[in-house]
Amino acid sequence: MSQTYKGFYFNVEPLQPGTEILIAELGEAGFESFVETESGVQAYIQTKEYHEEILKNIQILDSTEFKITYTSEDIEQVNWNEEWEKNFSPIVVDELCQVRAPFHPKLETEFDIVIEPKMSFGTGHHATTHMMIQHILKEDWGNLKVLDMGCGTGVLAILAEMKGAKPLDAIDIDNWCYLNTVENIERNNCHHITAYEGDASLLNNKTYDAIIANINRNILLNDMATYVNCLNNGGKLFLSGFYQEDLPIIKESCENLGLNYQTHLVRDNWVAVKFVK
Ligand SMILES: C[S@@+](CC[C@H](N)C(=O)[O-])C[C@H]1O[C@@H](n2cnc3c(N)ncnc32)[C@H](O)[C@@H]1O
Repeated sequence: MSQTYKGFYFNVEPLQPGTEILIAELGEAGFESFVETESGVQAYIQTKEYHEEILKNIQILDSTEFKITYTSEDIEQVNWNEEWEKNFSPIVVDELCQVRAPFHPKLETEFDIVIEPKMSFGTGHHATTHMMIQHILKEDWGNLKVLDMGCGTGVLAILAEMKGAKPLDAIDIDNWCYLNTVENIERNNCHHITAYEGDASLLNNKTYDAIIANINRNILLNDMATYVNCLNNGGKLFLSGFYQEDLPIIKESCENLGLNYQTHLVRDNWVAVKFVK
């Protein structure tokens, strides 16, 4: 990567949901890479995308609910691998599935997923990814046709394929995530996943036996009818990316579309829920 960047180092109090909101707003404004830290987040934007006004439109910076301070610097070249080596430790979910970077030694687990995350979401560290991995580990995936919507690094589709699902589509709206998923599919010797860059508008005429979508409350609510429309009768829908207080509205939306609630997991106030059509 040879572009020059501006790096912003934000301190956020209270850390959550402040950091979450800040990342969402910065992402909308054109910041493309984020590294969460103990005190907030480091956010990077290409110098050519940056202009003086950009932070004036970030509403959370003016909010009285949060105290956010920052410093910034120009960066000639960001070595993402070095950033990740500093910030990414391998994780093991339920002693069954490890998610690690290529530079981590392999541990003994049934499923071994190697992810070069670069700046895509999906290393297993986030509570939502962790819980979606837990759901996938518990299910039977033999020959199920699967959609991983908002695939990030592709980690969930990769695990579903390892558990026997095929064929699989992995879709992400973000170009970086799409490219990263393509790389990770190959890195994990997956042969049944096709990655696409895009959103729910790609789903016309598609059908699936299971859909996995770890995105966020608003996008899930907005695209729910499209997801449900693609789901075969008896099909499974796994959703995450929202907080416990949003579970009722997600449930209502799914039940109105004819789905039956099955079960949900909670971690750090995040939820991952399963429905069946
Ligand atoms: C919370 S991350 C989840 C990544 C990965 N599936 C995981 O579980 O770790 C959400 C992903 O959804 C993508 N996304 C956001 N809006 C989307 C949309 N409307 N359609 C498809 N993907 C979207 C983001 O780019 C991001 O990679």
